[in-house]
Amino acid sequence: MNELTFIFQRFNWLSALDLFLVTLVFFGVLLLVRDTQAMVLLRGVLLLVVALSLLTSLVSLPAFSWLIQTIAPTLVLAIPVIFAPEIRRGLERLGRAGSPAAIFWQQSEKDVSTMRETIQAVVSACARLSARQHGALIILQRGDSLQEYIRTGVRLNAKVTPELLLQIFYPNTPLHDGAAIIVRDQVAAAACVMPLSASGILNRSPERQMGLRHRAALGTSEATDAIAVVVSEETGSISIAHGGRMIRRLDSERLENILMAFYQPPPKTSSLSDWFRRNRKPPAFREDIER
Ligand SMILES: Nc1ncnc2c1ncn2[C@@H]1O[C@H](COP(=O)(O)OP(=O)(O)OP(=O)(O)O)[C@@H](O)[C@H]1O
Repeated sequence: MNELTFIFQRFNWLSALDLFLVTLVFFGVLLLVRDTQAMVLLRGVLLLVVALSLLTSLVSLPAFSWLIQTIAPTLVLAIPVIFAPEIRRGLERLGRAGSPAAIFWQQSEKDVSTMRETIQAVVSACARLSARQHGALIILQRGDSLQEYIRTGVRLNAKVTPELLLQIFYPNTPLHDGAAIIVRDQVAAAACVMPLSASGILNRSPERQMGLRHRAALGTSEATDAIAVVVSEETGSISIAHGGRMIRRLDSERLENILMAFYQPPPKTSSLSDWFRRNRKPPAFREDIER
């Protein structure tokens, strides 16, 4: 009790700032690893640390305590190595967050109606690609700039139409391999190489039939805030990936509903709670996610 009173007596605005910064760091780390495999690892590490601390403080085990104290600094060094992919992705996202595309993204009603037209073209193309069993990977840029991936493909800068997408993904044509990247109402580039997912989600899928196209869709959704739409060449089924999650076997109506949900007009006010609401997955996305 005395210690508590002592602490509160010394508490000033600098202590509050100190606590706020520490909380901010923890909040940032948790936000980065949220919904990733690192979260499971982090939970395991925390459990281990708590168990070991209890064991060494409750029971007198000098040799074991010495061993833990010697190993602990090494473990701290191991963290950046273990979490390297998450840290890299987090820093990439942080870097992209400052880009003009992220700041001015989908600000007006006009943009929303442009996106609606684009979405209808994508949905119509996917329905036809699916019926023909032509494989396709379509990436829709949102806030994060996809320039680094656009550079890996063939520049098109052509208005999105179902016919153009059907032509791009026509088998054995020069542009069919890789992804088509859509920026607003334009196909910015085709035959783009996207990042592959490193997570084990696809290996754990019931069919285990998904290969590189789906892995690239998931990888893109992990590394950026873009939406990836995949049409399977083998089955013709349509899937969508966002935020490291994938929903599969979509029909045209559901695909359109989900895509539209991502392009609702932004709220007029901008508070912290609005930010959380905007970054939450839309309801349709929560029901049948593959994890
Ligand atoms: N890194 C990548 N970025 C973009 N597209 C890629 C990438 N890697 C592979 N692809 C595309 O995926 C195709 C191979 O797909 P694969 O058959 O391995 O995937 P899949 O997920 O099983 O899809 P499908 O069900 O259509 O067969 C390649 O021909 C290429 O077009």
